[in-house]
Amino acid sequence: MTARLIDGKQIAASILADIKERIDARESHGLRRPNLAVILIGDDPASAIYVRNKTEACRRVGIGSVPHILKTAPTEAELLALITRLNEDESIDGILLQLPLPAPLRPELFIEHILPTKDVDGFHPYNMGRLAVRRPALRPCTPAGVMTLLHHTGIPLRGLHAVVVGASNHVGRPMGLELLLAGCTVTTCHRFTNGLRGHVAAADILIAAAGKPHLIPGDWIKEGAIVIDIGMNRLANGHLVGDIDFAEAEKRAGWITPVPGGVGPMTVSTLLANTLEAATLRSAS
Ligand SMILES: NC(=O)C1=CN([C@@H]2O[C@H](COP(=O)(O)OP(=O)(O)OC[C@H]3O[C@@H](n4cnc5c(N)ncnc54)[C@H](OP(=O)(O)O)[C@@H]3O)[C@@H](O)[C@H]2O)C=CC1
Ligand SMILES: Nc1nc(=O)c2c([nH]1)NC[C@@H]1CN(c3ccc(C(=O)N[C@@H](CCC(=O)O)C(=O)O)cc3)C=[N+]21
Ligand SMILES: [Mg+2]
Repeated sequence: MTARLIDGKQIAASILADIKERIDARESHGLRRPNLAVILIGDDPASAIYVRNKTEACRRVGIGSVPHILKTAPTEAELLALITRLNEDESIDGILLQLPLPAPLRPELFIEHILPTKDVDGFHPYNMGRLAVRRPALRPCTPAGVMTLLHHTGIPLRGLHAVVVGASNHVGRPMGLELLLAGCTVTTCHRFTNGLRGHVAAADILIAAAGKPHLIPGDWIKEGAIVIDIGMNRLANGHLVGDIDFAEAEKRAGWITPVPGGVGPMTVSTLLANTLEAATLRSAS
């Protein structure tokens, strides 16, 4: 069997086209375009890719992108003050604080300072809690984007065994919640999991989000499984690869996402959808 490719780039493009139409329709009703503030501190390579791609996507759909690029790390008080200012700024609909932050800044402190209604990352405990009780508000972008990819296969998800490798606050854990809400039986693996191979082999849906290149050899994968690779790893030769050995996995999987061109573009399109959603809720209130 050769897997069918799940084309995240194309699915994301159609979502962006839809967002653009809705923003144009708002404008014809006299509503201003949505504005997204992005705070970038330091030089994390994955953040740099994300900032570049979302700035371009914002331009395409007509969302205003308001960068705050800090060359030197702010103090805790300075960063809190910047977020307060953006919280109070009526022209700002969404605030995204790029992670990771340079040490010693603690991300939780700042994430919890962002107004939940402007938290387009969906990382504030309010938004994470809403997801956990099945009343989602602003949802974490990467897991929500993965759900869109899964729905695009047309395969009913209820009852499938989903295995998530990685349990971080912002990716793996909310990914497990999304799958649970969709009716999957969910296993979440992490650093202390024994027998990773056995869990992977049992997965109807495999989601990799560990950030470890080549963590999952293709021959572990169950025949016909849906395989989603969230991992984004830059190799010494400059190539971008996921956590799964794609060439081998493709021979066994039923469906598979490429890296790049799979989950990454979905994170961007979901972020913009969240920003429009935040703007819509603001103009309604
Ligand atoms: N495509 C996209 O849109 C996005 C891609 N990413 C990428 O996804 C990956 C994960 O990101 P993020 O969640 O922030 O990373 P973190 O480093 O915060 O979390 C990684 C998780 O994987 C677990 N893990 C690490 N090594 C292993 C292992 N050998 N076996 C099993 N589990 C392991 C960790 O376990 P423990 O909890 O025990 O530490 C942790 O739960 C990265 O490559 C990142 O660049 C991230 C966001 C968006
Ligand atoms: N607060 C916060 N929220 C995040 O969601 C967040 C973050 N911080 N820090 C960094 C990680 C990483 N991340 C990416 C999203 C999209 C691509 C992306 O667009 N990838 C494309 C393009 C690759 C390329 O251009 O080379 C692809 O996979 O096809 C990459 C990386 C979001 N993250
Ligand atoms: Mg992380």
